[in-house]
Order: sequence, then C-alpha cells, then structure tokens
Amino acid sequence: MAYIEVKHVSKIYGSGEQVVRANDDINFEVQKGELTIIVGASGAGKSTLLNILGGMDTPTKGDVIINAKNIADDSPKQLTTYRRLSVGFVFQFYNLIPNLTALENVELASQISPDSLDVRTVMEDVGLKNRLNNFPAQLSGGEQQRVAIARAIAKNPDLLLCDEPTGALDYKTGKSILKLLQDFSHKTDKNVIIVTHNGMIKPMADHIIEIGDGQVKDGSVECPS
Ligand SMILES: Nc1ncnc2c1ncn2[C@@H]1O[C@H](COP(=O)(O)OP(=O)(O)OP(=O)(O)O)[C@@H](O)[C@H]1O
Repeated sequence: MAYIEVKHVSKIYGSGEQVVRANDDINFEVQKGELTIIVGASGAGKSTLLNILGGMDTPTKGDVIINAKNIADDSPKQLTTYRRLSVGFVFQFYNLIPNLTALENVELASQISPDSLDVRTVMEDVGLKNRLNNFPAQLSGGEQQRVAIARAIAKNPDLLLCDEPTGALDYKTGKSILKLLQDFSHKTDKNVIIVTHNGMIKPMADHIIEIGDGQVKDGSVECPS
C-alpha cells in the first residue's frame, strides 16, 4: 500500500461568482521513503495541496490517506495531534524565533514530540555544531534554513513538508539545502515533499507531481532510483 494516497481531492474557496477551485479532483500516490516534488505555475494549487497534506487545511471533497489513515475525516483536535507528531514543516522564510538561539529554536520544537531526536546530533547532521549559540540574525540565509530543517527533523516526523525551501537562497546554497533534504529522506526512509518553482530540484526527486490549474498533469512521473 502506498504511504500517501490522495483521492479525488478538491479544495474550493469562496462561493457564487467568487469561487476558486484551488485543487480540482487531484489524484496521486506516494510510496514510503520517496523524495517527492510538486511543481507548477504560480496559482496552480501547490501550497493548497501541501497545506492539506500537512493537516493545516481540509479538503472540500476527497480522501487524504496517510499511513493508512484518512486525515480528511479528522476533527480539528485530531489534526493538531497529526501536525504535532507526524509532520515537520520548512518554509521559504525560515520562521525562526529571533530571540532564541539556533539550539533553542530546535529544542523548542523537539519538546513537543515524544519521539524527538537528540538535538545536538541533529544540529551536527545539518552542519551547524559550531553555531548553536548564535541568534538567527547572526546567521546567513542558508544557515537559518539549516536551523529550520533541524527544527523540523528533530521532531522525528514521518513526513517533512517544504514550501519553496530554496526560494530565498542562491544556487549553491540552495543545492546544499536540497542535498540535506534528500539525505534525510533516503537515510531515514521517511517522506519529504517539496513544493517549488525551482527546476534544479527535478533531478534529485524520486517522484515529480506536476500541477496545473488545480489538477495533476499527465507529465507527473515516478523516477527510477
Ligand atoms: N484562503 C484562500 N482563500 C481564497 N483563495 C485562495 C486561498 N488560498 C489560495 N487561494 C487561491 O487558490 C489558488 C491556488 O493557490 P496556491 O497558493 O495553492 O497556489 P500555488 O501553486 O502554491 O501558487 P504560488 O506558486 O504562487 O505560491 C490561487 O488562485 C489562490 O488565489
């Protein structure tokens, strides 16, 4: 059975003449341990889909089966538990807490998970063992994104969702961030899903899902490993 099954998912915002079909009958499967990227033009519905997968939004219609459980049926309380225990998030602009050090930012997230990883080991894995006591403003963009990734990984989530994680970074720094995400997925057999405009990511993916006008396009491919 696939780790993720998205079946006939639609998300409709507004009503009457103001209706926006952000996702319009989306269907795909993702196998365990895959690094998946979701690509598509601006407004295609990528972030909406990522938010639904992460339990931050609910579909208007359809099933979102993650690890054999349909989160589309979940109550808000169940979704809170799902987000807390099963999902890590990485965003374009890091979203670190400015008055906490890099280490404290990661510790804070690890404290909400009963299955968290050793924070100092995670910081070392992302190449930041010498920057533990720096505040976000003292770190480069790439380093701040490493802290954000460490924060997401330290929770030990089954699913790591990234919305344009390299959007604010130069090519070389972006590539090193992607390698980090790829390593996480392949070494731990966990799922990473990256929403992006960045074509550079395509060769690193195990699975590419192309979205256009709220629908999965035929170009979507499962990449041979
Ligand atoms: N909360 C909302 N209320 C109304 N419309 C929304 C809402 N969220 C998204 N939309 C609309 O849904 C459509 C898809 O938006 P979405 O953010 O998912 O696209 P995207 O592919 O992630 O775009 P981008 O690459 O520019 O971030 C857009 O037309 C957007 O305006």
